[in-house]
Amino acid sequence: MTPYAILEERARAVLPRPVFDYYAGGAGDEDTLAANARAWSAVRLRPRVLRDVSRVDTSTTVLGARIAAPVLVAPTAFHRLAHPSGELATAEGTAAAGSLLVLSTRSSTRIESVAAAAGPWWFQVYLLRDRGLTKEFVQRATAAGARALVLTGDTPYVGRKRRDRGSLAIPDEDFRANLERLTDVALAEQAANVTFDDIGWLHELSRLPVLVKGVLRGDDAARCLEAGAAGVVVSNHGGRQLDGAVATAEALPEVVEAIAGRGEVLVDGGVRSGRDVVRALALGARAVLLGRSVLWGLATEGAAGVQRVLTEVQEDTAHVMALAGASSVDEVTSDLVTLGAV
Ligand SMILES: Cc1cc2nc3c(=O)[nH]c(=O)nc-3n(C[C@H](O)[C@H](O)[C@H](O)COP(=O)(O)O)c2cc1C
Ligand SMILES: CC(C)CC(=O)C(=O)O
Repeated sequence: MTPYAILEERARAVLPRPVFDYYAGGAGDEDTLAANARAWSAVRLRPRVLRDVSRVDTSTTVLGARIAAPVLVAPTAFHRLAHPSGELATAEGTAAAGSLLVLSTRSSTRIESVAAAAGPWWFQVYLLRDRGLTKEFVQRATAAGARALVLTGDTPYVGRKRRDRGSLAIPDEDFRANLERLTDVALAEQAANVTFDDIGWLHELSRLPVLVKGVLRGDDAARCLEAGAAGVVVSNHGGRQLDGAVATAEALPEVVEAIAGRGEVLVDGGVRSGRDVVRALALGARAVLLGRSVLWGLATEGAAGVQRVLTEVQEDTAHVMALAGASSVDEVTSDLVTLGAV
C-alpha cells in the first residue's frame, strides 16, 4: 500500500461512514477523481546524475509568502466533521509545518479564530447568492489577515456525488459558524452568475491579490490575468465537480504556457507524494495544494496529523529532488520530466 492509501485507511477507520464518503468521493462515475492520480504517475522523471545534492532546499515563496516547501493546504469544507478542533487544528498543524492554509468559505470555525491560530493564510471565496454576505466574508477575512483571496470558479452548482447519497447532515452550528445572523440559508449558497468581472470586484474590495481556482484551460487562464488575477490554481476540485473533466497534470502545461510567467500557477488534484510535487513543479507549477491528504491527517491525529502529513510530503519532496539531481526548487525545471507510457 502507498503511504497515501495507508493514511486513507486510517481515516476510514475513525470517521463516520457518511463523512468519509463525503470527503473521499468524487462526482459522477469518479472518472476524473481516478484520472488525477493516474495522470501524475504517467509523468516520468528524467533524473540528472553527478550533481551535488548533499544539501537540498525545498523552500520557496507563493505570492511573496515564504513556505518550507511548495506544498499548501487546499481549501476544504467543514473540518469539524473530521475533528472537534476543526480548522483550528488544521491551522496549527499547517503553521507548525511551515506551510500555508487556504481557508474555505465553508469553514466550520469562525474566520477570526482560525486566523489567530494560523501562520500565513489565504481565504477561498465562494461568491454567494447574497453579494452583501460575500462582501462581509471578504472584509472579515481581509481584516483578520488573509494575504490573498482564492476565487473558486468551478462551482456554480455543487457537483453530484453518488457515494454521498444525502446521508450526511452538516450540523447547523458547523454550517453557521460564520453565518450566525443569516435567516435564509439559500442566500448562502454558491452563486451561479459569477464571471471574470468578479475578479476585479474582489480585488477592489480587499486590495489583496486574487487567484482563480478551478482553471483547466489556457484561454481561461489568460482571461483571468486580463481581469486582474495574480494567477490561477489548476484544479478540477479533486474530481468533485464536472466528472470527465481533464486531469490536472494534463491541463497544467497548457495553462503554464498561457500564463507565460505573468502570474503564479498552482495545481491540485491527486497529488499524493514528493514525486508528484516534483512532477508538478517540472511542468511549471509554483506549488501544489493537498486536499484529502490533509483531511485524513486531521481526522486521525488532529493538528499533529496535519503537521505529519505535510512534513512527510515535504521530506519526500526533498528526497525525490535529491535523487533527481535538483538541490533547490529553481533546479526543478521542465527537462526533469517526460510524458512516459501510461
Ligand atoms: C471534502 C472536500 C471539501 C472541499 N471543499 C472545498 C471548498 O470548500 N472550496 C474549494 O474551493 N474547494 C474545495 N475542495 C476542493 C479542494 O480544494 C481541492 O481542489 C481538492 O481536494 C484537491 O484534490 P485532492 O483531494 O486529490 O488533493 C474540497 C475537496 C474535498 C475533498
Ligand atoms: C460546501 C461544498 C460546496 C464544499 C465543496 O466544495 C466540496 O464539498 O467539494
